[in-house]
Amino acid sequence: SVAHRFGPLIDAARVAASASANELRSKASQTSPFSDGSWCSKAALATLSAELTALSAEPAGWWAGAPRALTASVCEDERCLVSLFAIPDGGRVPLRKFPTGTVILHRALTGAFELSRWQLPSESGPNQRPPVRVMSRQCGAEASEPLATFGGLAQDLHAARGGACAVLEVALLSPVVPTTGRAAIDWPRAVAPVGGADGTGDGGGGGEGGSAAAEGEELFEARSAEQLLSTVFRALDAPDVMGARGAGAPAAVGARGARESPIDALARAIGGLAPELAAIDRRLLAPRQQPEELLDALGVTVPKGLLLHGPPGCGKTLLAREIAAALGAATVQVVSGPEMMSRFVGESERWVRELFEPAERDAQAEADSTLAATAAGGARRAAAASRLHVIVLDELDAFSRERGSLVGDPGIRDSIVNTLLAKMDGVRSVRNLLVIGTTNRIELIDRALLRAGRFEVHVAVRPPDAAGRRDVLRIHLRRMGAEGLLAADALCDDALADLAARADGFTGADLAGVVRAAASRALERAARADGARPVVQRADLERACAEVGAQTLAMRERRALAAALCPTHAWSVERVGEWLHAAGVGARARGAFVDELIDGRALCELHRLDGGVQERVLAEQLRVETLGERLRLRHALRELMGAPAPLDDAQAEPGGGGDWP
Ligand SMILES: Nc1ncnc2c1ncn2[C@@H]1O[C@H](COP(=O)(O)OP(=O)(O)OP(=O)(O)O)[C@@H](O)[C@H]1O
Repeated sequence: SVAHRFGPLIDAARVAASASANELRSKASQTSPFSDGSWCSKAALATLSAELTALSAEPAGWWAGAPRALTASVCEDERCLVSLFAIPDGGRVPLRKFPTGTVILHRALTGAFELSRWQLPSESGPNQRPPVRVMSRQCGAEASEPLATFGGLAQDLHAARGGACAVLEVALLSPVVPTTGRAAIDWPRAVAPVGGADGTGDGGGGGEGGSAAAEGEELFEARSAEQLLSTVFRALDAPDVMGARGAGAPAAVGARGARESPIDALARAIGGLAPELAAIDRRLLAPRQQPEELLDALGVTVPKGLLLHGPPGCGKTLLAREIAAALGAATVQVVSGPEMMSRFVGESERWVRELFEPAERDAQAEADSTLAATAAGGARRAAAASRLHVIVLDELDAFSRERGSLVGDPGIRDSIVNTLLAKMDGVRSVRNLLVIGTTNRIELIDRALLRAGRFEVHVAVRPPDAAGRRDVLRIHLRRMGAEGLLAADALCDDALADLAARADGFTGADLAGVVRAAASRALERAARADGARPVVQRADLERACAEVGAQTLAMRERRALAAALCPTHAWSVERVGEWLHAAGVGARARGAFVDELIDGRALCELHRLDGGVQERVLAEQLRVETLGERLRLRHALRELMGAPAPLDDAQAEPGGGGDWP
């Protein structure tokens, strides 16, 4: 019987189904497992193709006896369903229509098939009008690129005539929330998903919708399968999609399952900050996964500002970026404070305004579509839900100091802070914006920015303890371990615990430095051994730890000395370097000055001088010549010394110095 003949194929398909949902998900984040375009594991696919080859050697006649296409489910996940379809020669899979937002991927394992897309089909079968689009694929080189379509329009599959059956692998990716969540997918700009831009899920409506759909698909098809799949999976994993899903998505797209939560994603990238991550999860991540209605019912909104503060090198910037990634942000803009301050007057404020534009645009689109939906009388939620936009303001203290705190400041900072305040209060949709500020000096930040409603959540990011240091090391060694470039004795728990104990007082950045230094030793050895693989040994890590330790200790001691000599100016030496960089001072001069600074000499000397002379001495030391450089230096100096240099040029040179350009 047909079923009997089809049995081995189904069995092979079941083997393929052993690819767990987890495995599928991890596949989506890599590129190689999809390079052959298949969802089945390599071994299962080999069995499957052996079965198919045997079947296709059979006379094709028996297929004709099949009442309809035969199907076997290969893999079923909450968010995807992968099936095999065996279509008899010239046969067809009945017309099917999937909800708008579903992504359907087809790949020919044998034979050739044709896919027709129909508009407004009658319930019983294709309408009399010609299909909107006909696409075909056949097994072979071209088949490595699956044919992708969106749900919305009805579609049917035919096996091409010619005596061979077509066996297809069809992956159905669940609709990513039919209404609100669609916007969360990072579709390529020009692509209008099939079903029209209004996201109503009505299959595209009139003829116009059809042509837009066809055009969209053309572009969609041009993308690689890997790109497509990882995009879809990223979108599916985005917590705001999960949140929207909770708010009325189809049950087929369950919120539970083995997907990695944002907090797990953070813990995988950042070590030693478990309590801090838990706080961030409770305040910022978890609420974003809740349905909006629930938050409305509680009368709460998700905070839109997070301030990460603590000493340098403890992972604030890293954490900010990882939070944005874990939340599946549509845009992430990272801006450094000194960079912003180095702009011309007026430009910084414009820059701040521009940072908020994407979020504002989306919030406006959401408001418009909600209005349209309400006007249409439907209870339907907004079609164009705002995607999340993240702004990271690194070294926030550079421009958001207490307003009026700097005597003689020309008001640039004040107006940046004002613009920032206005913008943080102004964006309508609180769900679509997260501003993360990082600073080493929380005490300098304008209090208005720190209050609830703005940078509402404050998290101190401290150097890791011994267990944390072990976690950070494990994170930085993970890649080389996976590549087989780390000796087994170096990755065991004992070795890591020992290393973590040796690295007392190290920050995350120091520990990353230890791994880099150890790798450099392995590379050096490999180069000497002419082409050997650079395997990092436990001894490399230990020596690197001592090397970095000596450096950081020396640095810390010198910094402590500088701080002791000038207790009122115990700012970070690294920061001085960055300020001078922002002031346009060249690397060599900067390096020399920072060296002196660490010894405390430069700072003490400068500190003794009054404002204008300070500026002149510094300018001479740093070979600042042009007026522009000098003005930037003046700004940097005000930052360095805490007290401003006088503004006016005549005052600036008490010695009557008219020798400035
Ligand atoms: N907790 C951590 N876990 C893993 N890696 C870390 C951690 N902390 C720091 N690192 C490593 O150190 C690098 C530098 O850290 P990062 O720039 O985030 O520190 P920071 O606190 O923002 O410093 P700064 O205040 O000087 O800007 C990171 O890119 C990462 O490689």
